[in-house]
Amino acid sequence: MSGGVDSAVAAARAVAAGHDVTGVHLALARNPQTYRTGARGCCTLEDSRDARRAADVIGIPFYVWDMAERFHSDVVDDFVAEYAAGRTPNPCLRCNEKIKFAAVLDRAVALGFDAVVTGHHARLGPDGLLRRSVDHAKDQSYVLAVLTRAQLDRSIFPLGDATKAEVREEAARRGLAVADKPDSHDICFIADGDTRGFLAGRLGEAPGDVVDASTGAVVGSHTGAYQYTVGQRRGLHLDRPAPDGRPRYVLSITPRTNTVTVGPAEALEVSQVRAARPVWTGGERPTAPIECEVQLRAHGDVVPATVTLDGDTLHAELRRPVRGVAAGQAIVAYRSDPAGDVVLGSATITG
Ligand SMILES: Nc1ncnc2c1ncn2[C@@H]1O[C@H](COP(=O)(O)OP(=O)(O)OP(=O)(O)O)[C@@H](O)[C@H]1O
Repeated sequence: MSGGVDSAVAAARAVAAGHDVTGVHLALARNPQTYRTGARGCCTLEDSRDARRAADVIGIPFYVWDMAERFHSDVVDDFVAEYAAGRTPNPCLRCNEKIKFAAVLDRAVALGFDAVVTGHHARLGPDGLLRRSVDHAKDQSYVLAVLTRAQLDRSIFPLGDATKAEVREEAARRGLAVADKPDSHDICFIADGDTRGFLAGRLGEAPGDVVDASTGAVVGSHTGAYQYTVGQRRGLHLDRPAPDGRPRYVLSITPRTNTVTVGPAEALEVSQVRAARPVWTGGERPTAPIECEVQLRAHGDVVPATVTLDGDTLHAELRRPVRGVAAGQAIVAYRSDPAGDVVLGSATITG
């Protein structure tokens, strides 16, 4: 229970479904006082208090589990290291993989519980397959697609058939004070959404060149290549306009030379994606190429593709080019039936 409305209603629904439920709030901040207040995150003392109040209203026991050290080593340090390596990680995905459905689930099972219930917007059918939420705008199947079958078998997502508006109405009906609490948007461990400032604090200044791919010329400077993401247009502060006068985008980040390479929009187009460490939950792991749909970042467009699994590598041949595919993000494959909502598997984009 994060202290937000989704997990409060998820807990209430799990009780209503007949489960024996215990509320757990994860203390993820090393020092919660330094996390922002304002009821948007998941880790302030205020959030912990909101979660406890919701558990009281629902009438379930409630505990706070301190997972701050695990969270920092597995999620926050990994986030920083990924940026330092020129990639763009998704920390929510990492948290699901390493904390919520790993460290938390392990501890829960050791204590005699059968499953972890969360307020994620996704569905798990009786067939054990992960599906998008009916509320596509709130769907979180992308950040859950890293979970293995064993993890999913011990997961319950009671909110997958509800829209966010319905969740809020239900919370109000159940007398939960968090009914109107604003959604969390940004990365929970970064105050005010200032990712650049956070990374600069962790990685320090590392000045280097910005190079134009079309001419090879140095067109600007940066104070840390980690402050850029493939596809980024804003904040490039180039010293001179491009020779063709057209806008420039970040094409690649090369930590070895500490260089950020920029170029025109069409140079961002990618038709082939390679990814590592595939996790396949949507049935048998395919031995031949399959036709499916892929999503290449959270809330990104869905593109038809041919996906091939080759040992520890996934190859995707996209039916139409996509711009701004960043290494470190997940490629998530969905079944290409009319609903297109069954997750087949995922892997981490390497190039
Ligand atoms: N600090 C936490 N302690 C316990 N569970 C958490 C915590 N943070 C997140 N979760 C669980 O993970 C789910 C998804 O987290 P996310 O940060 O996406 O929150 P959300 O969709 O805004 O949900 P909520 O409204 O419950 O905060 C939550 O619904 C909750 O079950």
